[in-house]
Amino acid sequence: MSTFAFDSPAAAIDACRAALGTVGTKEVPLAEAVGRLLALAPTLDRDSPACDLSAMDGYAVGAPDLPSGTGSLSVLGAAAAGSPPPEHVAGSAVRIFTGAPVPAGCDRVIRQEQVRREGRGRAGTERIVVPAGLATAVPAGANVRRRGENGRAGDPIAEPGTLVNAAVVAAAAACGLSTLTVRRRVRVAVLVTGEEVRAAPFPAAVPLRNADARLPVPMEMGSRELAPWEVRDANGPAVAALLARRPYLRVSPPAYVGDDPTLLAQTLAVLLDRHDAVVTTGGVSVGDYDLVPDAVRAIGGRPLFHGLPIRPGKPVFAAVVESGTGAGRLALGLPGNPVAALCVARRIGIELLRHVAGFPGPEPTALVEALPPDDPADGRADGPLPLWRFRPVRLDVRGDENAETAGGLPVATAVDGRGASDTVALARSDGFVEVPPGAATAGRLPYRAW
Ligand SMILES: Nc1nc2c(c(=O)[nH]1)N[C@H]1C(S)=C(S)[C@@H](COP(=O)(O)OP(=O)(O)OC[C@H]3O[C@@H](n4cnc5c(N)ncnc54)[C@H](O)[C@@H]3O)O[C@H]1N2
Ligand code: MOO
Repeated sequence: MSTFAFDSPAAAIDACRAALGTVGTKEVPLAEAVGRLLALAPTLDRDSPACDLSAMDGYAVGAPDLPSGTGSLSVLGAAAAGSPPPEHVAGSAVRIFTGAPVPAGCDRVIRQEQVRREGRGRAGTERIVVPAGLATAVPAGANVRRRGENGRAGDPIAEPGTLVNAAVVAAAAACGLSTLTVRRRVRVAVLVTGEEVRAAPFPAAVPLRNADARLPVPMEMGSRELAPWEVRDANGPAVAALLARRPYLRVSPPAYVGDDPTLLAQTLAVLLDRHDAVVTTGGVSVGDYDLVPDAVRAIGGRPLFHGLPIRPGKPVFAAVVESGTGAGRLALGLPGNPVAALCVARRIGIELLRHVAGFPGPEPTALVEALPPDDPADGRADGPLPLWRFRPVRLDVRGDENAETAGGLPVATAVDGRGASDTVALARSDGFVEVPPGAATAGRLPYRAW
């Protein structure tokens, strides 16, 4: 792995996009559509608003009702939100409230603060005194939400490809829609490899193992005492947690397999049969038990890359496995070291799965001002490298005055740790910055949260 198929994570991601399929569409309830991509444009079922409505509490009048100088008007009738408009008597004003329909013959609403009110509460005797110049101050259309001013019946409220958020839900609900047609979620399996890895108590993992008789029973799980040379699974829960934050992914509970090549290939085949992507952890380096790339090849996978100039995560492996429908499914092999697994899942896994979900581009990143560690235990780790480096950082968003630099960027302080297997240091980080080859690990850098 001294030479790499791609010279940056971004180039590798771009090349993989072309090889991978994207998911189809599904009609789902509004709440389930949030965070996913709209596939069909929802349209207005009627004009918005559906009739002229008052935007203020006050008095509805027509131009001929207004006196030319100071004068008074009797108030006859009231328009309330949710009721049909009352009749307007020429030469008078109609009491009106925000959201109420504007009566025929009225074309503007005087805010109640603009007039003096007399005889309130005595039916038929209420009057308003209007100051001179009010006709100019309250022109035709003032404080009226015109029928159809937001859009006409049949107009789209959002284009296909829009990310559904609370704002789109507001518009859809206002159109009487209880469902939206969105891209269906990408089904992702997480497969943890390694004979030494024991599943931490993760109750959801057990039903998966039992649910499908075709899945080999890979290894003992449970909470028996660990031998010192055994490790608890950090990667399965961590990768699942990272992916599960994306509403466009449906992540199955982690599955487990040891270091048997046949069992590994069988498990991969079963998982890829039922998922759009499988993300494995461990077994991608050059050791005798690093079996993932060969197992993926054995089930017909076509490698996209094996190894990238990144640290941590250099041994990462990606392949496309053609499905019966011709859509290329993703097999992404994350390295076993937990910091590497999480960094690569975040930097490369999310982007590839986003593509499969139908997103046209990468997840937006924020720039931060990165600082060296507060108390570097191992300064050597931070010298320039001929690789892209993912440097875990703690983000200073805790509200103290120094949290922003003169440049206005949030400050991120590098977390010192012992490298790719140090989950203790990892727990002190909020995300990582991406440092280009040869660059210093401090300064203005793109940041990605876990
Ligand atoms: N001769 C070479 N050796 C290694 C190289 C190399 O280029 N040449 N690369 C190193 C790098 S960088 C990494 S990263 C690791 C990745 O190797 P694998 O993906 O094959 O991972 P494993 O060997 O299976 O495990 C590595 C390490 O991580 C622990 N591990 C594995 N899975 C888990 C888990 N689910 N939870 C917690 N910890 C886990 C495992 O016990 C090992 O200690 O390879 C280097 N070697
Ligand atoms: O990618 Mo490895 O995690 O650099 O040790």
